[in-house]
Amino acid sequence: MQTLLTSAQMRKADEFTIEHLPIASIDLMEKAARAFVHCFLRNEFDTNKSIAIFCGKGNNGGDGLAIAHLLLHNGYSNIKVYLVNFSDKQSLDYAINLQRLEESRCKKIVLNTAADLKSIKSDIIIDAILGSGLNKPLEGEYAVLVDHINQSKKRVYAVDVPTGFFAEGKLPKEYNGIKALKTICFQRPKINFFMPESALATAQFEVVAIGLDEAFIQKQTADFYLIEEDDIKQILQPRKLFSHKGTYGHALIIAGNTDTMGAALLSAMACLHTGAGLTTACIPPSGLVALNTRLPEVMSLPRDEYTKIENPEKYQAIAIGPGLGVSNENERLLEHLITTNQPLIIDADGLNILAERQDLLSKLPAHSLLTPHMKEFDRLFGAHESWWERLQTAKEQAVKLKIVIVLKNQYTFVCSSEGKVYINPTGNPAMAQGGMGDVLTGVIAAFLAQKYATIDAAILGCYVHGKTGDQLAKDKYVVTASEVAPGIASTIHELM
Ligand SMILES: NC(=O)C1=CN([C@@H]2O[C@H](COP(=O)(O)OP(=O)(O)OC[C@H]3O[C@@H](n4cnc5c(N)ncnc54)[C@H](OP(=O)(O)O)[C@@H]3O)[C@@H](O)[C@H]2O)[C@@H](O)CC1
Ligand SMILES: Nc1ncnc2c1ncn2[C@@H]1O[C@H](COP(=O)(O)OP(=O)(O)O)[C@@H](O)[C@H]1O
Repeated sequence: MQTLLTSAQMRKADEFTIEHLPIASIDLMEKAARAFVHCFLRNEFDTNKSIAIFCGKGNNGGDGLAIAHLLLHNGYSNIKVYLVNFSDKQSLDYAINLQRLEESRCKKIVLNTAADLKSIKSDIIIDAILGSGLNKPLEGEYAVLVDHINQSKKRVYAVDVPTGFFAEGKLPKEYNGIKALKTICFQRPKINFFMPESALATAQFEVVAIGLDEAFIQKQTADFYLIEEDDIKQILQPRKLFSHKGTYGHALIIAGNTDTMGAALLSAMACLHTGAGLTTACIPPSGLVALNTRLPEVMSLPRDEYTKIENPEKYQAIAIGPGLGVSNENERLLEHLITTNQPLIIDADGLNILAERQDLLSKLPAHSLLTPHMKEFDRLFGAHESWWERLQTAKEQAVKLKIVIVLKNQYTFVCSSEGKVYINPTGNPAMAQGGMGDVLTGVIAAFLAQKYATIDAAILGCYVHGKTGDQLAKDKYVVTASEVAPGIASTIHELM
């Protein structure tokens, strides 16, 4: 797992590195600039293009000056450096790099006000105005300048973080910062890059190492962790010699309704392909033919208004919700299951029922797992203005209710009952199609049936689900849930 630090913690890592490694602050800035340029040159390789670099007077601007120098050495000759002179203060390393640049062939233009900037003719813009030192929303000259840059519609590369974008914390409703094509950020992604609101600030981001002390960073107490493939490889267990179906648990998927039987099929299919020893689908009798035809390996438990799950303890995982429908009978069924104290995976209509029956929330068996998307989450826990606030609620509720909350999105947030948030990096917009969440529920149920801890089942489930979608999307515009479900087995196999 990569520990994700706040800007204040990153500053400490910066100081620690300078103090404990034989590297001076200005050399660290040089390394950062080199890392930026290395990445930039992989994206832009036509040295005939002209570049405008906007530099503030802090360390972000200092990076910009060093980048100008390095780009000159890499064959770019048409570089204009705009010195954004809206503040009296300047950082020491900025001053040193300005001195170094004095002797170079770069054209330097001082902007004392935003109006000093006429039209921007350069092909590419590098934004090094304000970085992680941002401490208030942009206003005045900064806001006007940034608006001018955005209006130019040029390709903008941001250094570390787009000017005006807060690296962490609640984002303002209206974003008035730089709209970058790409942000090349240092050592760790900013936590807010994982929030959907960041799409306004940067279309992509790439993280480059700049030589900060990794051991120090990893040791910091943090709330956010980025899941890496190595973590998955460590958690996954191979299937054992002499094992049999009983070794891998029995999963019960309570799902489907007359119009939404597909949800039950998708969930059960994903459960099969993720390796549960036995899978039973609890579906209305109208779905039995479809189930037997499509998924002959799956057993059925016909569901009617009197259904109670006898001996729930015989299942190692019980998932309820995909395509279930909201009705009094289903509400009774969910309530009954909750009172059996067996950990549950609750998705879709299971969550919608909970939203109507808030009294059940506090009764959820420990180690249960909720898998809401944004709307289901807000129905459960109230409307949220921003993803940062939504995530804070998810963290708090997971701790309070002693459960795991899987808050789904492009980057899914897995919130543990210990107050940690694990961010899943896999998945892509080709997966944005109905039924994808049903598959995830089946995948997580199968991992739980195989006796992985709840948090591990959630982390594994999100990762392999997204990774399967990523593999399929390599040569497809869209991938369907029916394709992802059977693809899970190959993904797990490749990871082992
Ligand atoms: N370890 C690392 O990660 C490394 C980081 N490095 C680089 O350093 C960058 C951080 O640099 P930094 O700390 O000097 O802050 P930076 O963003 O340049 O801001 C400067 C000043 O702007 C001001 N200000 C803030 N908000 C404002 C607003 N809305 N409107 C107007 N003014 C505003 C505020 O001044 P104040 O308001 O406090 O007077 C602030 O102090 C980082 O992004 C990366 O590029 C690398 O070089 C090496 C390793
Ligand atoms: N743009 C995307 N990038 C990554 N994953 C996505 C994207 N869109 C959807 N997904 C994944 O697909 C699933 C969708 O879940 P959900 O909205 O509950 O679907 P449904 O209810 O239709 O089954 C989630 O796991 C989500 O992370």
